[in-house]
Amino acid sequence: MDPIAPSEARDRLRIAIQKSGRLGPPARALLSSCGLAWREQADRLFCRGETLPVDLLLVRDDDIPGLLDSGACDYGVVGRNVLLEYAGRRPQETGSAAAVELRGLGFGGCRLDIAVPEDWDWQGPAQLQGRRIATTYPRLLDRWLVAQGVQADVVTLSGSVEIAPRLGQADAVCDLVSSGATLRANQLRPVVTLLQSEAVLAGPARPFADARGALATMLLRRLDGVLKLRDSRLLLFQARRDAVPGLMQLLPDAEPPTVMQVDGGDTLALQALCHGAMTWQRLEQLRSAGARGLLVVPVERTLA
Ligand SMILES: Nc1ncnc2c1ncn2[C@@H]1O[C@H](COP(=O)(O)OP(=O)(O)OP(=O)(O)O)[C@@H](O)[C@H]1O
Ligand SMILES: O=P(O)(O)OC[C@H]1O[C@H](OP(=O)(O)OP(=O)(O)O)[C@H](O)[C@@H]1O
Ligand SMILES: [Mg+2]
Repeated sequence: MDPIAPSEARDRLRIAIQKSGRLGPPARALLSSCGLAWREQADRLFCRGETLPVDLLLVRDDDIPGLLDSGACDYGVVGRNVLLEYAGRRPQETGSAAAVELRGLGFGGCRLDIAVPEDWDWQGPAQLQGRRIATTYPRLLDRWLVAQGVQADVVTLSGSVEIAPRLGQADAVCDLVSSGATLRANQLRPVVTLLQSEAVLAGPARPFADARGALATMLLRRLDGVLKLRDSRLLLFQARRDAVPGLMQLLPDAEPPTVMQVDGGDTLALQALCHGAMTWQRLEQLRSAGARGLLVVPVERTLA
């Protein structure tokens, strides 16, 4: 069996992702698109990297910051909400290598909101003075209450927070919101956003001193390439020379284009890598401004 206990110097990287739940599948897909693959072992919580010495640890998301802190893993994919809640621990509770957010990953988007019963006439944070607020994020809530100068009772629950007011356990809640459906189903209304969250890559602020250093640099470079290209498309079109400045104004998210002359005449062929979504509406605008033969081509990989 592979040893998975942390050791001093290591030549393999270890990345923790959520075993199941929302963030597990997209985290795995993202890492796969960086060229990582693992030996799959049903029901095992440790997958050994096959293409590169980068292993996966499959865990509960709440455990990821602690695993990073203790050095049991090197990187983790976790919600910003979970990472910051952990970071709010008292200094003496944390280890020496507290992880920081290295990259926002663009999935798992949600907000941490205060929500109050729909029939409250919300006047502002002072209304929470002396009230009970149920949450899974007591440290983030505490920090916000202190900043607002409001004293309230924080009731910590590990889940199903939205039901607390109906059960008489709390007056308001502080919980994650995405579509808002759970709040509505419990006759609650969001009134303040404490945090905009998404899945992040968390890891050490300082580079690794051992063989993991080069590996980590390569992994981050690949990840940046994948993240940069996520919404990117190569746009090909032709246009008359005098229309090109106007067309480029419609493409503020484009890299400087490659421009070729067609048949030695006044028509140019352009290709530009665009980083924003290339919607039908944008294509219609470009056409109206003189672009012809518009072609949107997916791009797979880039390396800085
Ligand atoms: N409704 C939502 N929409 C989008 N993202 C969400 C939503 N709820 C939570 N998230 C994000 O996904 C993360 C994981 O949520 P999930 O519900 O899978 O966690 P969990 O139930 O705590 O799982 P685990 O079993 O690993 O402890 C959250 O910490 C948050 O960052
Ligand atoms: O705004 P919405 O789209 O309704 O999403 C918000 C809900 O999603 C999450 O719960 P989840 O469904 O993961 O249940 P859990 O907290 O029991 O894991 C979160 O804790 C909220 O309850
Ligand atoms: Mg969890």
